[in-house]
Amino acid sequence: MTAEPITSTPSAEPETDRVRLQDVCIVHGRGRDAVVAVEGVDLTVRPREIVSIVGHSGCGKSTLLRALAGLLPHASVQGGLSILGRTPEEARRSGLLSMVFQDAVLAPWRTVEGNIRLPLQVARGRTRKPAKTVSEQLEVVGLGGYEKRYPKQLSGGQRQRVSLARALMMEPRVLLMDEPFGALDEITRDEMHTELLRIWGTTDASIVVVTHSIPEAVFLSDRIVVMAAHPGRIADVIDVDFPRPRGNDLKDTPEFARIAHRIRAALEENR
Ligand SMILES: Nc1ncnc2c1ncn2[C@@H]1O[C@H](COP(=O)(O)OP(=O)(O)OP(=O)(O)O)[C@@H](O)[C@H]1O
Repeated sequence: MTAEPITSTPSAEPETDRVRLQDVCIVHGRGRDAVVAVEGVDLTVRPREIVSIVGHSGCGKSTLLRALAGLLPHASVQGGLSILGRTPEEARRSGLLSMVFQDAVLAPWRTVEGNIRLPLQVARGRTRKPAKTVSEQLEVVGLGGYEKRYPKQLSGGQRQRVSLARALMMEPRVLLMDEPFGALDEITRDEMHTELLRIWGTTDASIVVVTHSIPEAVFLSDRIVVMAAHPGRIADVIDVDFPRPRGNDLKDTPEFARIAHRIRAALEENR
């Protein structure tokens, strides 16, 4: 395989695409140990769109998300990959892109406020000044007054809210989420689904979310990307047209079940 550089064309990209993937191929390792994790992926994400990625274990979902976050070695990613016309690294450094992981990844010795401030301190003035204060951002995620608490004094759902507040601090235009509610119980998860949509409604962000939960994908998304494995590739893209705002009772409707069924069928076909 030839090692083509990652292409990026600053300022040439129209605002119609926040994320653009063109014929993306991602290889882990080298030589005889090389694993083609993702091959031939074309995908665009539009402004304020929520796109979910679902697929069997090992189909390359996290690999794709890590490439979008600029967390993979350059040499392992081939094809066109840009976030608002920039490389993922540039987008991340300038605060246009941020990420939420399955585990809230909070520093236990720092307060909630200290955790939210951490990325701003690491950036040390290289990014623009946040529009909201930490207290205002905590209000948005429903944790007003929690500034001085430590992570161990929070529930799992509250920790994920802090993680979300931290990710939203720079007002990113693209938010990447890797199984953000996977470690939560089902009741908290349901609550976080409506909360995420409420919070997202206060932002200008597009979201790309990797999930193992079919109902989560249907509830949150405008489009669902179903991936197949070996190598990881896009098997189907399903539009979800439910109007917003969406409430949890949507999950009990026949139309919701119909879309969930279509995802299951696509997963079964691409086992
Ligand atoms: N650092 C690595 N080195 C070598 N191979 C890797 C590495 N990371 C992932 N892989 C391989 O790449 C493929 C895709 O892995 P990836 O973690 O992206 O899948 P996934 O769809 O996110 O899986 P899961 O749903 O289980 O998290 C798998 O075959 C995996 O074994």
